[in-house]
Amino acid sequence: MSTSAIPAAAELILPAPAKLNLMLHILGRRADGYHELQTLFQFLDFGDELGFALRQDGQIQLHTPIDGVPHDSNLIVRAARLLQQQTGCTLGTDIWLDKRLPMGGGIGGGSSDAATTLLGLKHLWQLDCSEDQLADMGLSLGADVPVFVRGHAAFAEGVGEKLQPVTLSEPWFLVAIPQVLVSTVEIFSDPELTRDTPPIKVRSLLEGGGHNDCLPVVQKRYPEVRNALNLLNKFVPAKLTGTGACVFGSFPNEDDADKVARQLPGTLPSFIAQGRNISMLHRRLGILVKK
Ligand SMILES: C[C@](O)(CO)[C@H](O)COP(=O)(O)OP(=O)(O)OC[C@H]1O[C@@H](n2ccc(N)nc2=O)[C@H](O)[C@@H]1O
Ligand SMILES: Nc1ncnc2c1ncn2[C@@H]1O[C@H](COP(=O)(O)OP(=O)(O)OP(=O)(O)O)[C@@H](O)[C@H]1O
Repeated sequence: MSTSAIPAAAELILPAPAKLNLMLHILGRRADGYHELQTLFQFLDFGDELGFALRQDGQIQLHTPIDGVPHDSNLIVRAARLLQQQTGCTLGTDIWLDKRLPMGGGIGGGSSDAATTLLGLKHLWQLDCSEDQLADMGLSLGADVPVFVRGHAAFAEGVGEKLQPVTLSEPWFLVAIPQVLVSTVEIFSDPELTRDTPPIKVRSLLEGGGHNDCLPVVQKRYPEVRNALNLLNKFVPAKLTGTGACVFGSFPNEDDADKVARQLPGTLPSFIAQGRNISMLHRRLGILVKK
C-alpha cells in the first residue's frame, strides 16, 4: 500500500478501512428523528490511511485538508479533540490523511477515519481508556463509528450501535462508485422511505439475505446510482451499501471480480477488495501491541 501522502515525520501509520452494509432494514423512527435499523457490517481490505506524530503543545493539526470540509469539522479533528476532552490528555498531534475512499459513498470513510483517530491516539498518547469508552465517544461522532472502533464484522441494531459480532464468509467485492454524493440526511428524511420492516433474528438472516430499504428512495433521487445498479446487475446481483452512492456485487475470487470490472464503462469507476471479519486497523494494532 502506498504511503505517498504521509511524510516520514509520521510516527504511526494506520489504515481506516471501508465497510459495506450487506443488508439494511429500517424498523422505525425514534422521537429524535434517528432511525432504528438492522444491518450487517463487513469490512473491506481497502481504505484510507492516516499518519500521526506526537506534539507536546496540545495542538491538533490535520495537514491534509479535504475539499469542502473545514479543518475543525473534519471527523478526524473532532475525534482527536473529543478524546483530549474526555481523558484530560494535554498532548497533541500532527495528522496526515491519504484519502482513497469516495465521500458520501456509503462505505463509511469519515466514520472509519474517526475510529482510526480514536484508536491511533489512544496508542500514541498511551491512554488508559477502554474500548467501550472509545465506542461511546465514537457514537457521539456518528452512528457508524462504533463498528469501526470494535473492528469485528457485526449485526447491528439500534441506530447502529448495538453490535453483535458475526463471522461471515469473506468473498471478493467489486464496488462501483457512481459519480454523485448521496446525502444520508436527505435519504433518511424522505417521506417515501420504508420505515416499518419487521425485525428479524440474526439466526434467520442467511448470508446474502436481507435487502436495503434505502434502495427505492436512492434510485428515485439519484439516476447515477440507478444506472450503476443496472450496469452491474448485468453480471452479478447488485446491492446498495448504506444510503449509497456505492453499489457492489460479490464474487468467489478476485479474478471473477476483475473480469466484470473490466467490462464496466470508464464513466463508472470501481475498486475490488476482499470482505474482512476483522478490520485491517485491528490487525495492525494487534501487531503493534504484541511488539
Ligand atoms: C446509513 C448508515 O451508513 C448505515 O450503516 C448509517 O446508519 C449512517 O451512519 P453515519 O453516516 O455515521 O450517520 P450519522 O452521521 O450519525 O447521521 C447522519 C444523518 O443520518 C440520519 N440517520 C443516521 C443513522 C440512523 N440510524 N438514523 C438516521 O436517521 C440522521 O438524519 C443523521 O443526522
Ligand atoms: N475525514 C472525513 N472523511 C470524509 N468525510 C468527512 C470527513 N470528515 C467530515 N466529513 C464529512 O462527512 C460527510 C460523509 O462522509 P463519508 O465519506 O463518511 O460518507 P459515507 O461514506 O456516506 O458515510 P456512511 O456510510 O457512514 O453514511 C462528507 O460529505 C463530509 O462532509
